[in-house]
Amino acid sequence: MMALAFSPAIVTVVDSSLSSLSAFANSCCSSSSSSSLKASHGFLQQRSRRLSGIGGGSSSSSSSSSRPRSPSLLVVRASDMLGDFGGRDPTTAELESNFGDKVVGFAGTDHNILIPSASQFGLAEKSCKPLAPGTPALSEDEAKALLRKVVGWRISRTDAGLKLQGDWNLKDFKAGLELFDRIAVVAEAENHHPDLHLESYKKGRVEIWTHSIGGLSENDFILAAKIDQIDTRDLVSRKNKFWA
Ligand SMILES: C[C@H](O)[C@H](O)[C@H]1CNC2=NC(N)=NC(=O)C2=N1
Repeated sequence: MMALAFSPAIVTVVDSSLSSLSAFANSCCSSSSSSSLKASHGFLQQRSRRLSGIGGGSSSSSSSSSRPRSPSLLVVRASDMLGDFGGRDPTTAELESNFGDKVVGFAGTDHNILIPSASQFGLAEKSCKPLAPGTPALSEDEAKALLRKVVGWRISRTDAGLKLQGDWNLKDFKAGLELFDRIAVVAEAENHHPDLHLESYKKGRVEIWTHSIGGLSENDFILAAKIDQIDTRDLVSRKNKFWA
């Protein structure tokens, strides 16, 4: 059986918390709170008693503490302790609050594990909005935060400011034109337009930024999220949009 020895310091701390708790309860609290503190004290006493009742192994107690040790507060060495190591039971007040009914994991909690889709992230559901003149472009940190909500795009730093960039390896030249046609539908609907590049007859690159502010805005990420929702499986040689 794995022996688990608590250091004397832990024993002392636990012991002092018991005695100081009851002292605190008796000295300065109103009757109701002192009763709950006493209840907690009793709870701790009962808990420490339960601990001292656990499994075999020799008991040890702190040699450094000068205070008389309450008989129930014995440190036991047993692997059973691992389940309790670092945890704590709820206090009386917590139990009375039925906190268990409200936290995840309660037997009656209905868990629906949803597979996040692009719309789950929210951007694809939004619409691009005209920006007031002088609207500041997103900072790199702000852009990186939004980057997590789109798939397969990267931020490129250019002299003209930050841009979003997405690459496609296309089946052939016509597939590239078809990709652009599909993107055009979304761009026109949003009145927000990307730069489209088709090089080496089948390398597609889409760059998005907000020309009116010379950098990135949420509109660019909304457009990117909507482009992510276009089904391009019939156009790409293999779906390896730029991931880094
Ligand atoms: C008048 C019209 O709304 C603007 O010119 C729109 C059109 N599409 C646009 N697209 C992009 N990417 N940036 C813009 O600033 C922009 N402005």
